Amino acid sequence: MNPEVFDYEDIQLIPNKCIIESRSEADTSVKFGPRTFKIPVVPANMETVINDDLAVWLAQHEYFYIMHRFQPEKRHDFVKMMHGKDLFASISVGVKQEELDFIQELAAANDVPEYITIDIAHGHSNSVIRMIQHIKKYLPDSFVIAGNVGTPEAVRELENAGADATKVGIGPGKACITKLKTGFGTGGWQLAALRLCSKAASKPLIADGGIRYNGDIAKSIRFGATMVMIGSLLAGHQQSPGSIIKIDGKTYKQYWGSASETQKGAYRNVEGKQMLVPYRGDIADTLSEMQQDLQSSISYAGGSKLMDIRLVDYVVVKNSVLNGDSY
Ligand SMILES: NC(=O)C1=CN([C@@H]2O[C@H](COP(=O)(O)OP(=O)(O)OC[C@H]3O[C@@H](n4cnc5c(N)ncnc54)[C@H](OP(=O)(O)O)[C@@H]3O)[C@@H](O)[C@H]2O)C=CC1
Ligand SMILES: Nc1nc2c(ncn2[C@@H]2O[C@H](COP(=O)(O)O)[C@@H](O)[C@H]2O)c(=O)[nH]1
Repeated sequence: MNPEVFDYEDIQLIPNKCIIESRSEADTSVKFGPRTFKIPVVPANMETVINDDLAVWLAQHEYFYIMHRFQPEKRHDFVKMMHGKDLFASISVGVKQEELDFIQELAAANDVPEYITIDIAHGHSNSVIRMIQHIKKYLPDSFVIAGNVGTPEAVRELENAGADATKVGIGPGKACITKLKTGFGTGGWQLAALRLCSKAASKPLIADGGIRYNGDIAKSIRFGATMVMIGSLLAGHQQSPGSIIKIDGKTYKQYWGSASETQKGAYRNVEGKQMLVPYRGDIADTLSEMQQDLQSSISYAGGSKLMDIRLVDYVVVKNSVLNGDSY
């Protein structure tokens, strides 16, 4: 295997001597844009992962969130609703003319979201650069996340256009079929792509897609992410918007790609699929477990805070997780 090309399951981080007395001393918090959050995890901005109620709960409990863009007519009221509850507003936009108009509408009403994510499949494009510049002109106080990208050149270009953070991941997602349909992407080498992008980045990166175990969050931080976006692992909760489905006594929730036929309502430029994910109960428990596991990661790193994970060494062990461990 080319040592420069690897994915989450191929990497193990190497422990350093522990300097804390208890994992509870390890600080998992992360500053991202104008705010600090409990853990470097954000549920994916997908219709089966996030909705208004969950966004409110996450913001109230110091977790980052990004509302999806698939009910465009509700977004302005969403911003007002969050601000009315004294919570931060974090929304997604596309790049078409009506989205440019929407930014001007928010600016005219002085409803300024704290975070705006430009969310399209191929983010290394003039349409995204135009949108970044448009947001910076009309809503200069919003923190702009642009994506998705998969190359250092793209990170550099979007940062130069004014993006405050970029989102890395073309096709590593669980509901994704981009690699199969187009032959392109970072599917199968997402972690290595993140590493390459981080060498070019001068602003924060979000690692997006391909997280299958909690340990993958620490690996993302090691290879340059400041925040980690997670879809399928966070789609199976009581609070998740997808419907509950029972098959042979087992409980699942629906999860579909944002470029799936289900989402689009038509079979055109489809690059995603619909699937079921196991039901996992209360999202609060899953997020707490992620925090505890990250605290352990920090202790194995020989540190006391999240970014100490950046300093550890690693080995490439092909198929180590798949060969040995499952739970
Ligand atoms: N992270 C990932 O790997 C992927 C994520 N997605 C998700 O699916 C959702 C829909 O994405 P998307 O289809 O981009 O959104 P849209 O359908 O809103 O497309 C955004 C704009 O970009 C254009 N566009 C889209 N893809 C390309 C391309 N490959 N080349 C040139 N122009 C393009 C579209 O025009 P037109 O439709 O006419 O081409 C449209 O004007 C988003 O939430 C996105 O994040 C989708 C695929 C991959
Ligand atoms: N290629 C596609 N990617 C998609 C689609 N819908 C969402 N996504 C991406 O997946 C991640 C979540 O990945 P997961 O491994 O945690 O499940 C999400 O944030 C998007 O970037 C799609 O239809 N096609």
